[in-house]
Amino acid sequence: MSDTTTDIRTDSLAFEHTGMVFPDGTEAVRDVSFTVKKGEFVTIVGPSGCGKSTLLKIASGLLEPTSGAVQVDRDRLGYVFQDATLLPWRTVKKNVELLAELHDFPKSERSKLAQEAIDLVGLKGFEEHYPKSLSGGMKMRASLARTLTLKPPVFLFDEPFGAVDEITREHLNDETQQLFQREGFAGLFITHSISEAVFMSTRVLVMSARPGRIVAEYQVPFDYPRDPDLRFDPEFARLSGEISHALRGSHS
Ligand SMILES: Nc1ncnc2c1ncn2[C@@H]1O[C@H](COP(=O)(O)OP(=O)(O)OP(=O)(O)O)[C@@H](O)[C@H]1O
Repeated sequence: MSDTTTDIRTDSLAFEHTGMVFPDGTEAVRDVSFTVKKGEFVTIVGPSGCGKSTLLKIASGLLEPTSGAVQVDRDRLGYVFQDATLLPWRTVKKNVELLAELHDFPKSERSKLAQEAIDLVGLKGFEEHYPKSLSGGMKMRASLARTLTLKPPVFLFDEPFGAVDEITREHLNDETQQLFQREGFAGLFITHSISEAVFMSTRVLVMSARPGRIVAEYQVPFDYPRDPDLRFDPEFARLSGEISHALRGSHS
């Protein structure tokens, strides 16, 4: 383990003056500090290439920060990507069991956890289907279910719903905020969609263009569970407008 990254027993995630300069000299993120506690769902929005994925990769241990530190328990860290990354030769049930299998959970427990997660994401009845027969939204649900089997205290989402149509995306947003409410994890979500950010989050962070820094922070005041019609609420529109304005300013 490096001296810049601490792997501790905690149900929160903390970036402490985290910076990343790649070996080719590209400075991706600079002096980023924020904490996501259990029961918080924090979303980062920012211009393309500002270092959002880099932050998640640092949190997960895929990348080592070149300055500052990250505090997180990596044993049961949840991580879903834009690509559902399902194995085409395994059924939905077997795909969902995969992480529990890699973590050496006993077979009967794996099966039980997978079935619970499949039910939670609304894929009941599709257990024996193969990925090729699933829609994009269903693949993402399977990917979410696979991560849910670990009951992760900290859950990272790297733009998971970017590749599905608008209506499916709204359904997945709705389901994700329900999962968040039920499971109570510390969530860190990345998106380019302000509406998605405001709908699901307790807090929205705006990053600047590269090198990415946190330039604005917004508390989202709405109670959970959030009704899909919240998107038409004047306060929702006002907050989205404010974030959009900050985001436009962050490009310079
Ligand atoms: N291994 C690497 N070596 C050099 N530069 C890199 C490497 N990985 C990423 N970068 C650069 O670091 C910057 C941040 O990349 P990152 O993928 O974190 O941005 P992002 O905000 O997630 O982008 P997007 O919104 O387009 O997905 C980009 O300029 C990218 O080209």
